[in-house]
Amino acid sequence: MSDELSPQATTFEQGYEGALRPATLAEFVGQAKVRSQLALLLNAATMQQRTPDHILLAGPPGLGKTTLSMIVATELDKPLHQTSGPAIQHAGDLAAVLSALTPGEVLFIDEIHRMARSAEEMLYLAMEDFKVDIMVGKGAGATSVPLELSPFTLVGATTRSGLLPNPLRDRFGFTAHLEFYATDELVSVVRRAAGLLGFGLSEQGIEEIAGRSRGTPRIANRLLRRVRDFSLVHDTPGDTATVQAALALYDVDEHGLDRLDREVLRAVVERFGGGPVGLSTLAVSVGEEAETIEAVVEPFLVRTGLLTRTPRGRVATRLGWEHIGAVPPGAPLAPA
Ligand SMILES: Nc1ncnc2c1ncn2[C@@H]1O[C@H](COP(=O)(O)OP(=O)(O)OP(=O)(O)O)[C@@H](O)[C@H]1O
Repeated sequence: MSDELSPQATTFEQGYEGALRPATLAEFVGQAKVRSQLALLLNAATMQQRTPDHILLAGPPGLGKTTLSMIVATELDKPLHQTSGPAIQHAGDLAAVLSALTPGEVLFIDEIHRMARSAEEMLYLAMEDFKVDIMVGKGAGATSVPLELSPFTLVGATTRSGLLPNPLRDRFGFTAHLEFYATDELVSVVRRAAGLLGFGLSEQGIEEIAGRSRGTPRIANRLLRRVRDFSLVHDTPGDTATVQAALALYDVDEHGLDRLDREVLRAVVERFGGGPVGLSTLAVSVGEEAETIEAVVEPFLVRTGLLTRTPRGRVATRLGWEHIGAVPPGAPLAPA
């Protein structure tokens, strides 16, 4: 998968993504249902002067989970403490974070499904009763000392909600499932970001980027920056021609497919007669890890209707054949 189209943030991006993040629910584009549900939850809590229910944000990377956690803190006018599942390897790591929270603080745990089991159990009690039991001493003399915590709101984010144990999932009062964005929503994301970057981009140029962003704001913002750089270096206007030239340079086609996506589709059509073909055979034929194909390439090809998964293997759809310029079986031949 090319870096341009990966939904994960690069280390560089983690540092500066903040500049393009919407700060309030009103500025947050798309996810209309989640926005209204969250607004209701936060307003009700504010009116009753209590902390809102704990919030679980589930969905693929790059759709705005971190952004929403920041918005929750802003809307509640409370500080935000950010950490992540992999950073909590022992119950003690979590106890240190929880005991330092101030009243009403929002605690964001990204990739919450990757937290240590021992910490998970501590979190159950903390979420329910704002208490933890700290173990003091070792061996036969060890005793547990209860510690009262300030009331807080946990915002957990996960790309794999199926991996969360039920007792943890049940302790979130509200779960939001973030969906991939429609192209018109991404148009608003790109328009807003271009404005913030001070880059004059035509409406068609904006639509062209949105259509190639795989339903993901992080990818939309990244492609926008590539186009902005191209326009700057080549001194070209922010129009469709510049978008097309810039994204051709990065092998991103008009549907947001990159070189590997197209290679996979081409292999199914040209080497396996359109399928069905098994995952491992397909992986060997394009020289890529089966996991990468399954986790990154395939979901997008299936979502865009270019490929289907059947019990006997992967099959290219009619659209898939046409996308790489091949004639699907049974299609009338073009007149000579
Ligand atoms: N609804 C939105 N409107 C405008 N920009 C958005 C929106 N959602 C996300 N973004 C932008 O996309 C980028 C990625 O968002 P964010 O970091 O919140 O994603 P994430 O779901 O937390 O990803 P990950 O799971 O990888 O941490 C940010 O730069 C953010 O500004």
